[in-house]
Amino acid sequence: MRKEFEVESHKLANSIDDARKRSILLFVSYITGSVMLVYGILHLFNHNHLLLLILFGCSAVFYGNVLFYHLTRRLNEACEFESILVGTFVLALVYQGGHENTALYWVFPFPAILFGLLGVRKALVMNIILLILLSVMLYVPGFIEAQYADAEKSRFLVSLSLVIIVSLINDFFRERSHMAMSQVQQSREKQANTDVLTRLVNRRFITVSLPKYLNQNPENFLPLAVIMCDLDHFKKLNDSYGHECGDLALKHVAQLFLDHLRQQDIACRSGGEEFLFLLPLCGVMDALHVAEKIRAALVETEFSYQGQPIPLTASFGVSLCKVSNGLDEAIKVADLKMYEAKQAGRNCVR
Ligand SMILES: Nc1nc2c(ncn2[C@@H]2O[C@H](COP(=O)(O)OP(=O)(O)OP(=O)(O)O)[C@@H](O)[C@H]2O)c(=O)[nH]1
Repeated sequence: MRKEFEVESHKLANSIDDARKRSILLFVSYITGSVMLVYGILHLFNHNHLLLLILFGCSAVFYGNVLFYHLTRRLNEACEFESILVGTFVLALVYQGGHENTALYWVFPFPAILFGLLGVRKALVMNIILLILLSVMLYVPGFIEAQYADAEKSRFLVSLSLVIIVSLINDFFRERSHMAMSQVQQSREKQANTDVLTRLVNRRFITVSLPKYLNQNPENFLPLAVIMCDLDHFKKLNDSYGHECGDLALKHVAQLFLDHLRQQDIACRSGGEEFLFLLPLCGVMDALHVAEKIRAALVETEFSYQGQPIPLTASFGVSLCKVSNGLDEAIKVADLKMYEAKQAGRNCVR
């Protein structure tokens, strides 16, 4: 379960990157789509049917891609398609020469757009492919319609290579610093939610982080079984064998709890010798069974300190959280049941 939460926090960090991709996708699509549309309208009456087809077709494809994104929310696919569209557009422009042979100028924003849409690795590959294609187009005689001067061609390719290298350095370090920040954030979040002694999650996780996940995806949790567990006569153990022995006992039981819970269950050290288990998608009967299994395992598994076996038992209270805002109440009920178990003589489940 904790792994899932880490993935969740990683996803959160990536959402900033997605927002950047989305902005570039929308900007490039709407600008290019609109420019093509306006050019198409301006050329509507000059009877060049092929030009009209290209202009309106281009506009429709750019708008179509952004529509695809709005309908499906598949950002990566839309960005990949967008980069192929823009690449084809740029190559076609260089082939034809553009207005007054100015096509080469329009290639310069392309590397930055690619890095924005695709991320470092894919964008680098695409940029290299573009550079090779442009070199072939410009230097193989008769390959393209437009004519460019030799000095113009070489200066263009050198400047474009520089733009690609600078964009690469810029994006590589931006991506690295973003990753480092997200790792720091993740590890801070993890530390704040972890009990230092047992390495189980702490009360903060239950009160601050879990309700967020519970509200976002109740179907992944509810019904959520709650088991409150309190070690019996722990003060006596501390008094008889010392605090260090008490700490080792807490670590021992924490491991035992993890061994007896499912991967998706949450084991929390909610206080000194008090633990809370949260079992997603689990009914009361199953939770009673799990609590009983852990109680028995605690009795059967030997804990020893300095070669001396020390018996450990615990009392358990079980309740069920059925609605996403019902966790506090369910914890209170489990606590009351656990006190009932204490009253009933300890080492039992209620
Ligand atoms: N070693 C150690 N002891 C702790 C820690 N946290 C709390 N305790 C001790 O746990 C004991 C809890 O005592 P009580 O609340 O009286 O409960 P109990 O002795 O277990 O009695 P019942 O719960 O009624 O069975 C106290 O002596 C605390 O000092 C810890 O991190 N390490």
